[in-house]
Amino acid sequence: MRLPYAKGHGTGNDFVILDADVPLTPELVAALCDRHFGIGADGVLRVLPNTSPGAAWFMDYWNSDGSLSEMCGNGVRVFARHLVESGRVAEDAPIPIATRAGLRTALPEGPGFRVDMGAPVLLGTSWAQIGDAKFDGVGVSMGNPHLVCPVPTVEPLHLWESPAFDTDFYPEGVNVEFYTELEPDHLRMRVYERGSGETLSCGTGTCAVAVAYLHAGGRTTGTVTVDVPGGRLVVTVDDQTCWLAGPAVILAHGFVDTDALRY
Ligand SMILES: N[C@H](CCC[C@H](N)C(=O)O)C(=O)O
Repeated sequence: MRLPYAKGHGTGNDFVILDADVPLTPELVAALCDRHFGIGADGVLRVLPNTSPGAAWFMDYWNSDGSLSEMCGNGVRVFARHLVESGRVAEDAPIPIATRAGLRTALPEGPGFRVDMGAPVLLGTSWAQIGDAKFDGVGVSMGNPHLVCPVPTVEPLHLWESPAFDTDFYPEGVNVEFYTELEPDHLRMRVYERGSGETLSCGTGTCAVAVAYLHAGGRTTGTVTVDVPGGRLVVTVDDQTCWLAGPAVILAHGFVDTDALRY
């Protein structure tokens, strides 16, 4: 099948964007995301008409291993950019987007968007382990699960495989973030994403890190700049919700022959 697609990213977290209501399977998604035998991406964003009130479009997000997730913070900005560039929505108005985690709204801001990511939920304390090193962390839900671990420095962490974690605490798996404070309200973060492995950026993860960082300092609101390997995101937590601001780029458009993929 000859399938039109677009390719985009938000701070290096990259996505294949599918317009057609093509029947997706975990195997097809993984083949599309394969960086050698496919197009290559951290995930797939499929544009679907939304059937419930509040938004015209639904963001059908898949991780690169073919698993589904409730939400994708970098993906929702790229999705909004694609809706604008494909003429589906106006470019200077708020863009409501339906997701598995509920409605999200993207506001155009500079070269990207500022997204209302919904209210974070603190889940309590848990742990992650890499080799012999065990890390205490704070659980945060952004609609998807996160474990946020403060560390003295993020550089030496070996993130080529999933950190071990408490599967009773996270029965659906977890995105594990490690962060260090560079200066007050300015952090550096790396992430091992559920379903995608280490990525250059994780939007929901930066929100979770900002919430956990503020909480560790006895604060429930604030603005935190988070440097990720793929760029910079800014998270603002207020009394009602969490805002994520960052870039969104559509790099290319093309066609993929799904019969030529390996799956
Ligand atoms: N891997 C995540 C979904 C993508 C999150 C990330 N790419 C973002 O920008 O929020 C999960 O399984 O919950």
